[in-house]
Amino acid sequence: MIRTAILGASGYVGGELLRLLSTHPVLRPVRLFGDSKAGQNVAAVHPHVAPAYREVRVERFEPAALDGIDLVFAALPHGESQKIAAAILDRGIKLVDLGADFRLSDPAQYARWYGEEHQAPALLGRFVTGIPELHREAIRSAQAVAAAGCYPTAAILACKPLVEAGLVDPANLIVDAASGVSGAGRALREGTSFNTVAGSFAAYGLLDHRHTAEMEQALGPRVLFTPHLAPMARGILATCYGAATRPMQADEPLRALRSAYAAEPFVHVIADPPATKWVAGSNTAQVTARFDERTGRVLAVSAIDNLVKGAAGQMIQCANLMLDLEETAGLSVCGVYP
Ligand SMILES: NC(=O)C1=CN([C@@H]2O[C@H](COP(=O)(O)OP(=O)(O)OC[C@H]3O[C@@H](n4cnc5c(N)ncnc54)[C@H](OP(=O)(O)O)[C@@H]3O)[C@@H](O)[C@H]2O)C=CC1
Ligand SMILES: CC(=O)N[C@@H](CCC(=O)OP(=O)(O)O)C(=O)O
Repeated sequence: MIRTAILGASGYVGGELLRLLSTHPVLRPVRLFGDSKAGQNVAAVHPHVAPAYREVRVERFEPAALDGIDLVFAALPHGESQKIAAAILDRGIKLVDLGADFRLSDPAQYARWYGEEHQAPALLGRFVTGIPELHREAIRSAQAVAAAGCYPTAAILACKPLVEAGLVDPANLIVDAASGVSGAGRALREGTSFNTVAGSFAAYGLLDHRHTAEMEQALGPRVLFTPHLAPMARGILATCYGAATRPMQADEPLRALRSAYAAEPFVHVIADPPATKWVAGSNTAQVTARFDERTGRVLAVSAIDNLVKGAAGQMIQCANLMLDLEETAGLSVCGVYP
């Protein structure tokens, strides 16, 4: 048994970690930390999780509570993990962080997109980007991993092989992506309330969404990213457009994706356009791509579950690698359908 702790256990990602870890062969979440829900039992906070965890109490975090813990999953609001990462790492504990704190390697970029100075810039170099399909070997030997954001995971998985194969111009990418409402977290807000979202579909964050920086760090110097809020609980659909570098056969981008992901358990390259429902609850990304001769553009589309491949599943996939476990342990590739 490998003892883990969850920071942010009372949030949506924390609940998804508990759901997925309930079928993991060796990872056991033994300490669960929250903030306003500290003192409550998991049964009150996450009524959907397995009986084994229902009577566990959510605690307020203090570093001493990490004694005997092998790995910490942190799913905290942005800015929180940079306050406590040193206390975790100095104890020799492995850390998979899902907040944005350690995703951007350049602290100036963090300040630019998050509007405040980074509080632990010296630690940035210790974090490896947590997209296993792109950074597998570095993750295996890392003590600290910064799991990618949900929108960036969807866009990067669709576009990275096309950029690397030289099929699209990395200086001119457009990403339109729609997210389910759980992507906004559990806090109650007017903008994500039922009456705002049901029967509606809206763009937001025009020209300045912070995930642009993560996409540019991975893909190239210019990404125009527009997020949308879709009236569904979970899922992200990213539709990406790049200027083709040359004429090509219509299926050449699809073949590039197939070649890049042939051995990947969680990235499924398909000919048809993917749907969020096909990946719901699974750690799968479904991706497709085409060249459009008429406009000279390459089109790539990906679907993930924001709470799984975009969050808790990706965190567990990274932890499996860091702990030399089977990479797929505790993770499903089948969506919940219909
Ligand atoms: N939801 C998603 O699809 C994705 C989320 N992420 C990122 O993961 C992180 C967690 O997201 P999500 O679970 O949706 O968020 P939630 O808002 O649902 O949960 C936040 C969690 O953090 C805890 N918390 C809040 N403030 C503090 C604080 N000051 N100190 C310690 N703990 C605190 C909350 O505790 P309590 O409830 O007890 O107050 C809760 O457990 C965020 O950084 C988010 O951006 C990344 C990818 C996808
Ligand atoms: C629908 C919705 O509001 N989504 C969130 C992004 C999801 C998220 O959690 O952001 P990180 O991956 O950076 O942690 C947003 O646009 O702010």
